[in-house]
Amino acid sequence: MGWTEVLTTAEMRALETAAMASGAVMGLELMERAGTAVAGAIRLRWPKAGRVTVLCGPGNNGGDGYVVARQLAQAGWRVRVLGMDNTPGPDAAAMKRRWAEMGGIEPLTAAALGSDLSDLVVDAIFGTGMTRPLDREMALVSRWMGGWTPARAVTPPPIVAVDAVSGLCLDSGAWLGGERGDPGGNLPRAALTVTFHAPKVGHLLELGPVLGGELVVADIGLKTTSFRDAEGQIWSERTLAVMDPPRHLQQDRGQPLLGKRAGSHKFDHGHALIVAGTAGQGGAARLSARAALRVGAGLVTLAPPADAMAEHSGPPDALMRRAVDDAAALSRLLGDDRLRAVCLGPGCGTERAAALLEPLLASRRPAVLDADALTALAGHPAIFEGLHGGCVLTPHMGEFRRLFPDLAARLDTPRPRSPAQESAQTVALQTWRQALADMRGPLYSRLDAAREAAARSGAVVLLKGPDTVIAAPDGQARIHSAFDVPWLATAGAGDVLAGIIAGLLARGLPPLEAVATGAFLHAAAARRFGPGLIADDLPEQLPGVFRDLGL
Ligand SMILES: NC(=O)C1=CN([C@@H]2O[C@H](COP(=O)(O)OP(=O)(O)OC[C@H]3O[C@@H](n4cnc5c(N)ncnc54)[C@H](O)[C@@H]3O)[C@@H](O)[C@H]2O)[C@@H](O)CC1
Ligand SMILES: Nc1ncnc2c1ncn2[C@@H]1O[C@H](COP(=O)(O)OP(=O)(O)O)[C@@H](O)[C@H]1O
Ligand SMILES: [K+]
Repeated sequence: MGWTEVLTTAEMRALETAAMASGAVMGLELMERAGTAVAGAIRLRWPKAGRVTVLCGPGNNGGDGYVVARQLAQAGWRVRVLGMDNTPGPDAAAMKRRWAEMGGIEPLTAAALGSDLSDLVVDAIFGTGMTRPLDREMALVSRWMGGWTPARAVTPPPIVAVDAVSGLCLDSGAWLGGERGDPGGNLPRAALTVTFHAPKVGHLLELGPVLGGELVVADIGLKTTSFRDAEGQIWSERTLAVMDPPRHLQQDRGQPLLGKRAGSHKFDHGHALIVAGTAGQGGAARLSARAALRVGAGLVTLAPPADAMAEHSGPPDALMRRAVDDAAALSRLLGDDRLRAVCLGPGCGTERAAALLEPLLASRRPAVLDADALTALAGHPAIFEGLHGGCVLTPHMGEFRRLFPDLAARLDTPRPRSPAQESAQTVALQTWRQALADMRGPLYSRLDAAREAAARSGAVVLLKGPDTVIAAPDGQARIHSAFDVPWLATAGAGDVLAGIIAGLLARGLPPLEAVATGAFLHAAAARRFGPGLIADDLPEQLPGVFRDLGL
């Protein structure tokens, strides 16, 4: 599978609209396929027909639910349906009628669920239309699914979410309502989420992976896979996610991208310079340097100040050392154009980083700016102005907040978009491009924040976390989910990531590619080592990761 396209809810709606406008498919048909896919996924995982309760909302997500109810009943399940009595759209109404010919529909309330004894609950209340916090009754239904009732704690049956657990914002992965990052307890956790055509941004960010359980992306026959403009070019603001080892790592036009060609010279694989700090700054820069070597840079030079050289003289012996005391020394060193990429920040010290940033940016060399270099950038707006497209900023949320306080503040704002913005959610086909650019909601996402940060700085931005988001100044973005490797949250893991990216830049990968590939390799190394991981282990896992990739 490799890189997979990830859509916002507005993009998904536009694709559906485009497919229907082209006459390729009718809405009712898409809904039938969506419901069939959910019922199929359920029957695959729970092959013995049991009792299922299907919760249907007021819109098309509810419409999918009625299809699931019909199909499971036909497969021998005992089906109970609870539905909201709002007027659904025509497709959902048709599906509701078809179900009503087979079985009853009780009102969807928490009280009705209190005594439910089914083996499985299907959450088809809200999907991509989820734009505001759940009202009181639906919040109670949601808490029941999360295992809470006013009377007592319950053990809810496994939950299968249609498109998403209702309450999750599919554009940000945040819970709608409550505090961002701390939405309160008793959130429902699905065993399985079945979404359609492509993962949505919210499946991969923040709470999305936590609440969604296993994610199945069902093909519902939408032919269009990406947006193309009038010239047939793929729209530049494209978001891709790593779902499996990216195939492009193994092959690029027949050449292994990360492999080494027979007969090549060490300089063919680039020379990376890793700036280190004064004595007592710890091994951060050495971790970066080791990672740059392991990822295959032909040569790696560690550059501490002269008086810290002794501290930095330990292994690996493959590492070269050059003293760099000040800006002038760095400028001289960068006069050698075989030095293809620089890593500045890990274990560097903020003052030293500030002093060295100017000659580094002036050299226009591809550069990873991490840790102390990010703090230095935040304190020196004039230096920030010198950032360019070869720069990679790798902030964690704290560093991001220092660099882009206004964007971080928007992430903290719990309020969803206004009703006026919500009504703009229906995208006229001919204006989709503008509409999609305007519609980022209902909540501001880490993807939005990284994109704005990249556009503002002119650099590639990697916003760290279990849901790492990467954005380039032209709007292209990548999401790399590492929720499965919490062992990566360990001191120095970020220094290794910076070194991996610097090594890949030295090897000649374009910045966005180097960063996305680096994030993948970093997590793959952690995955391969498993529990007990410390940062020093990460570079040592890279050879095994490469072997696994068939290099
Ligand atoms: N877009 C597509 O291509 C397809 C969509 N399908 C289904 O359609 C769903 C989207 O359907 P809809 O757009 O009708 O939206 P939903 O069914 O997710 O939501 C229904 C309506 O509820 C309202 N609403 C939002 N938040 C609310 C809240 N907190 N309390 C009360 N009402 C609220 C909104 O106005 C929304 O229109 C998808 O999630 C998916 O399940 C599928 O049938 C297959 C194809
Ligand atoms: N819970 C987590 N699960 C998976 N990866 C994580 C998690 N928390 C952090 N990471 C990753 O670990 C690395 C930590 O980097 P950073 O915060 O800079 O730490 P340090 O400065 O100690 O090196 C980043 O690559 C980040 O994406
Ligand atoms: K749902």
